[in-house]
Amino acid sequence: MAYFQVSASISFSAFPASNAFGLVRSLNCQALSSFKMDDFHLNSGITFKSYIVKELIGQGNYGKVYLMSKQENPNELVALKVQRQFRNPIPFETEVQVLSSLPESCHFSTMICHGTTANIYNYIIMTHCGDTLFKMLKRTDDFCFSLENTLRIGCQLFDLVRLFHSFGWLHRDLHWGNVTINTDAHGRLKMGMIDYGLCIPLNGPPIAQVISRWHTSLYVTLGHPYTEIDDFVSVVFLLMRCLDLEPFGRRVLLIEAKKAQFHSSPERLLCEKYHWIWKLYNLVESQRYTGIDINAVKTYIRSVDRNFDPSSDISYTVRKGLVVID
Ligand SMILES: Nc1ncnc2c1ncn2[C@@H]1O[C@H](COP(=O)(O)OP(=O)(O)OP(=O)(O)O)[C@@H](O)[C@H]1O
Repeated sequence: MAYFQVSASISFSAFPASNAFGLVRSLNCQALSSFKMDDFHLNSGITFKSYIVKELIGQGNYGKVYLMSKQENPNELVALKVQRQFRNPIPFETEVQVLSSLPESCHFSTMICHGTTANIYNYIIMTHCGDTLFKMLKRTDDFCFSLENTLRIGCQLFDLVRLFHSFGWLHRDLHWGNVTINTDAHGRLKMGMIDYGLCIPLNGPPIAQVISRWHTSLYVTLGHPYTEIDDFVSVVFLLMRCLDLEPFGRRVLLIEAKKAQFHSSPERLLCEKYHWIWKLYNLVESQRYTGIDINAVKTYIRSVDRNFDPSSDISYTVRKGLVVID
């Protein structure tokens, strides 16, 4: 237990070269490298920084994420992200900076506190932003949402990404584990986004870094500098996931070729009833050099099914205490 006592918390600002991480880097690297994330474990029920640990909700090379609740209010949830100091510190520093810059809302995680624990782990405690899109899809019977809800999610996501950009950041990693569904003060489902470690400033120097995953645009996959349009293209690809469509397949080597094929035509990749997604993609891509026109995008989304208003609330049922989107 004493092992997980929080050491004196440190403060630092992201990006400058000489920060707290710089000091840590100069420590005995040999000793630090022998610690692995597997060594870090918090049992549910224990107290960490006056929060009660509930469960592990995310784990990977990056570190671990735990769900915790406030001691005095078990319904108030927070997320604890822990990472070894010895790994590349930039995503952690970036996440601290972005979390600290965002206003409190159901759409974004915001900073509660950050520091070091057990001398070699950096941690951030941030507001919890709901369940991920992936988790929500897994709760459905057929791993997809209705067309209506997909269009509602689309409308919300275009607004959300534009809002995020207005705070001066490009996200660069909008996949279904980083887009969340949260509940607002009136009990309505609202889209959110988390994981700001790959963010870059919206108006910073162009950064061309090849990122080739299913949610990245063809342009980024080909190594072009990341722009606001690339976050919006990820939104279009996320809408495909909401309908259980995977037109680019899973084979990493083929994804680029399939995206190039999709870029020019939806034929053989999407059946006709889903051609609206390709048209939406085309509309977004046509704005690559002019800047996004959200109204035009939302007008198009509205035209896909004129029988309902996609700005209406996402519909859901509650099963065994869990929200399940229709
Ligand atoms: N603020 C939060 N609110 C709700 N869930 C969260 C939050 N932060 C993290 N999570 C959960 O933990 C998981 C991993 O967190 P996060 O995406 O930040 O880590 P990551 O390394 O940066 O992951 P990846 O590389 O897979 O994008 C998320 O998919 C989500 O389930």
